[in-house]
Amino acid sequence: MSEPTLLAKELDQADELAPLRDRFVLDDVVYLDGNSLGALPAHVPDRVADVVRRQWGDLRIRSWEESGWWTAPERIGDRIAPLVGAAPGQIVVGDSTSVNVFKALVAAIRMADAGRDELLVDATTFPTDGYIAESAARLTGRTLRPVTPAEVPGALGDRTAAVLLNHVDYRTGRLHDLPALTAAVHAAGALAVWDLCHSAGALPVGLDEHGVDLAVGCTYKYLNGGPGSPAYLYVRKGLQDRFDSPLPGWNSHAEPFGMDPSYRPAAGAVRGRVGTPDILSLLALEAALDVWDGVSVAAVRAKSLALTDFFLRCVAEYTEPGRVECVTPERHAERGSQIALRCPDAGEVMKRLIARGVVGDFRHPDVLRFGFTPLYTGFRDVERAARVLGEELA
Ligand SMILES: Cc1ncc(COP(=O)(O)O)c(C=O)c1O
Ligand SMILES: Nc1c(O)cccc1C(=O)C[C@H](N)C(=O)O
Repeated sequence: MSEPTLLAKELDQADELAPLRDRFVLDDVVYLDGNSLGALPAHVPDRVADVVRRQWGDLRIRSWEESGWWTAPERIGDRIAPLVGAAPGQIVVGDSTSVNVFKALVAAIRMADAGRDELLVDATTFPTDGYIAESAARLTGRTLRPVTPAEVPGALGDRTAAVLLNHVDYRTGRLHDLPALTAAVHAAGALAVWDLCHSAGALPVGLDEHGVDLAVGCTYKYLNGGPGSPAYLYVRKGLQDRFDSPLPGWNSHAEPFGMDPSYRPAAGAVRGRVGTPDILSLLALEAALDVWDGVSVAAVRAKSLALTDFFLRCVAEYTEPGRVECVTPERHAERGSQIALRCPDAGEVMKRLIARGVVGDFRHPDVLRFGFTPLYTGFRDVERAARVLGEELA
């Protein structure tokens, strides 16, 4: 056996999270696309079948109360809370990340001093955040200033109302310094809004500890909630009374069944709700979150770094020098749970990898992206992926 193969075996044997793989439905494919769509937890189909057959089929309308449907958005928010370092009562689940970016940004602008007329957005962001930020700025009469996260400290000033940043960059896998950037935003008197799509479930976030104002994230990546599973919105406790939603639907009314023609917001995280929740997806997510029982985010982070370190080592071993350029930072403090490799023929290379059972993804124009979900990815998977990659690049 080659040295990386032996090492992979040893690392798998020493991996305390390895048994968690059995909590998922997986096959012989090396699945390195959990940063786009997480794998299916094995118990979810039966739980969803129960929601459909019994809760919907038998109980019908009674389920809003008896099956806890009505309170699911905040109940499931409280399940996500410990994974992102938030105390209960600050997260509500529902709608898409895009919609929650809109709620968070407009609410942040409304909470900022009226004279602050600029909204900063990560210039390298996943496009939907940029589009929504542009619209939020236009609707509120603010100017949108796209800047890279590194440029944020220099761009902040007394004109800044709010800043929208990504914790981990979707393309490069770079982890941004959430504590330092949040502190800089606060020092300038502005509000910090973070998109956690690529960090929640992969590494510690520390929302409360670092005083983040608002945050959003999806649940279909490292939280394995399923395709299109609802996103979440975090509103820091101290801001909740001032959170003025731009989408004040009846579900966030203080008395939703009072059918009052005028809007009066509910207290707490519920204020982030809009309309009727997407119960089937929401309850599939709730079931999926069971895989986290007894799992520490710190252990997940340690394994994530070990996986990405090992992948880089194997790529160096199996790939001709200079054939790919790693665009993910070497430093652990700057690395999320993915490795992005640049090469001119990335699109074609990824198609060949997928055909050979190594599933990552291609991001325009020249990035091979590999996401490592510590709950179900092993070191032998990593070695195999790097070996097949080396063969396809040769
Ligand atoms: C950083 C980031 N924000 C937002 C989204 C998408 O949001 P939505 O679920 O609304 O499509 C993604 C991925 O799809 C993402 O990577
Ligand atoms: N949300 C997705 C979808 O509906 C289809 C395909 C991919 C996605 C993704 O999540 C992409 C992902 N946010 C990314 O980082 O590229």
